[in-house]
Amino acid sequence: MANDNTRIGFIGGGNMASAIIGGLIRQGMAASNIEIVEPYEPQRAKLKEQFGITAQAEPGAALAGCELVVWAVKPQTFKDAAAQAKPHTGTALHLSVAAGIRSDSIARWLGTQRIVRSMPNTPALVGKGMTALFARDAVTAADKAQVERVIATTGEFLWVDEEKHLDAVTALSGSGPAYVFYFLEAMRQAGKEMGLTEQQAYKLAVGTFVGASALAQASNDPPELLRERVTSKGGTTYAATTSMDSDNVKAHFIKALHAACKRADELGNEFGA
Ligand SMILES: NC(=O)c1ccc[n+]([C@@H]2O[C@H](COP(=O)([O-])OP(=O)(O)OC[C@H]3O[C@@H](n4cnc5c(N)ncnc54)[C@H](O)[C@@H]3O)[C@@H](O)[C@H]2O)c1
Ligand code: PRO
Repeated sequence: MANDNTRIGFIGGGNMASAIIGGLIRQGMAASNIEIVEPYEPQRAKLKEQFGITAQAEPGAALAGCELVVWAVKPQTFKDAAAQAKPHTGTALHLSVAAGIRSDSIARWLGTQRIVRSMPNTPALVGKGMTALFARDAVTAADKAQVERVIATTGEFLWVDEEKHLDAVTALSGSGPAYVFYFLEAMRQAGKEMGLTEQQAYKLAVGTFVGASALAQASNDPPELLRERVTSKGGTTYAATTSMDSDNVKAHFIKALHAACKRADELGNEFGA
């Protein structure tokens, strides 16, 4: 983005907006090309401290100069935020990161078809995000390229052809970091119960996720085979995975992801009207 003079507006300056703004600034985008609308004063102070950007409490003329507007508000507040900002967004291309809220709703609220929906995740904060993108028909190849330049500053991305697949993405990689943290909590607790210090257990657990993920990413082998290579006949891994299988852990985990996917659909129904 270093030589790109695109002006980007953010509606909502919380966690997800900060992750994307951090990526843009790391890649050399001038903070002066970023406009943020953030009604919560302590959050505006944080944005000032973190990025040197003075966010606006409400949408105004500054937004009108933004070619791209990123919607980073909660699904519950999107409709109200859209009503406030619409008079100021001109002919911008719109990029939403909100869970569940369908592009039909956004198009109706903003009176434009130039909408890309996305589902990022919080590792975007450290440039290791995984984002899925969906574009409405009116979005051009140049629009898509512009969105890609922004999202690429936060990590990897892929496009999905059907908007409903974003609900599955939300369940898988959008919420996914929380599942990893959940397993980290469990591994830390187990380590402590077995006599390690909390620090030792946590370091071992995090390092194991980092290493196993890197191995999976570098390998062409499926996870079943990678797991088999860890599992000695009659050994410790076998004892652990047999215990998990007898408790149906995998089935319960898969059920949890279906619950998340269903909730994404419900959010679209509840807050997209
Ligand atoms: N946090 C995640 O892991 C994650 C991952 C993917 C997508 N998302 C999506 O990103 C969106 C934002 O989530 P977040 O975690 O950054 O939430 P957040 O609460 O950190 O940020 C939302 C911000 O919007 C501000 N806001 C409220 N009303 C507003 C208005 N009318 N105009 C402008 N700003 C307003 C809030 O003050 C808040 O700072 C959500 O829709 C969520 O579904 C979040
Ligand atoms: N955080 C949002 C939620 O929990 C969306 C994906 C991750 O709803």
